Amino acid sequence: MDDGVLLSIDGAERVFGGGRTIFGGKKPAVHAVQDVTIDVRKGETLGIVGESGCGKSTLARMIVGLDVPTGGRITFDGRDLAAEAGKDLRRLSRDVQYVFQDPVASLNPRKTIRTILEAPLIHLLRLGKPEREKRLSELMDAVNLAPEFLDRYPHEFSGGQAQRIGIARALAADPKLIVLDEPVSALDVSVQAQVLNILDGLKERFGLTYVFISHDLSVVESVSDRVAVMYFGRIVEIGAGRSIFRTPRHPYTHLLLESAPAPGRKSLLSEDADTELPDPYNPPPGCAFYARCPRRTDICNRQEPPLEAAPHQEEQLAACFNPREGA
Ligand SMILES: Nc1ncnc2c1ncn2[C@@H]1O[C@H](COP(=O)(O)OP(=O)(O)OP(=O)(O)O)[C@@H](O)[C@H]1O
Repeated sequence: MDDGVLLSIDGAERVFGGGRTIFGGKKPAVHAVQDVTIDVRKGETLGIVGESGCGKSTLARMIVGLDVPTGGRITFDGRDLAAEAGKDLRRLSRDVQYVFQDPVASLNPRKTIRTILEAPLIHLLRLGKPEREKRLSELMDAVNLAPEFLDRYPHEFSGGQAQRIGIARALAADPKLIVLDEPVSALDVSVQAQVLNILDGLKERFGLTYVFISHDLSVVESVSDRVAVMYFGRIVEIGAGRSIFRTPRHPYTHLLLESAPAPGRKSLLSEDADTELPDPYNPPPGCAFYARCPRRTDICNRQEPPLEAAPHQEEQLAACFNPREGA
């Protein structure tokens, strides 16, 4: 596209449940994703952070077409994903791929790596045998695995190797965008850097665009050009990674950075953290962060704060009536 935008998320919403019971009562509804608007430019890495339950995976699933928004629109390269999901799934699956958090569980244990990697080459790219062989060795080379591994089964690999296979499978379809949902969270710290390095090299080599979801702020900081912070289904802050990490405007972003893990201290974002998110079936009025916010004022529990830039900070938007400015 001319404006360089590859993925455009425009007011996306996903409500689970709702509607009426057979007796006419209201079914409970959860707004997993609310009014999310983000443009992802070709070649950039957009990091998405937030606590467990904030809607990251739901948003990721909608971007790859595994789920459909109940409101708003998601367009990829100018094509509406909800419309594509119904008709041209093959094209969409080629262009947008997903890498899962649990590398071993995401690979079919009964299939060899060759069969796993060949599936997209056959079904999405429709390659003949000689071209497939060539592409298989390219893929193994791209993720730094020896070609002998092609005839092994997923359980024979370490977590880091399995994730490299997961990445090779995503790459096999020759995608433009890869959504990485906690791609290194299940790996030892020493292996994380290896996988992140490979991802970085692949992005350059294949001209990829990434949406990188993680609860690990240091990982997000190291890989992202821009970062979106989610809270309770909404984007509360979005901007260049360096601004978000150095001068967070939203009190929630600030809290996340302050609570980054240190010896003996658990991050708010760690998977087993005691989160204090509001009840999703009974959302509070106004700002969802109100109860935890050190900067709250009267307006905050009456009105939903809009996502806005400060003067001279056009690229860094925060949804807060009392943002930290020049912090
Ligand atoms: N299929 C579903 N039916 C009902 N509620 C759902 C469904 N999927 C997600 N939710 C709810 O939507 C909200 C967002 O969930 P989501 O899994 O997207 O969050 P997340 O940030 O990815 O969390 P995690 O990191 O734990 O996966 C949560 O309140 C969750 O309980």
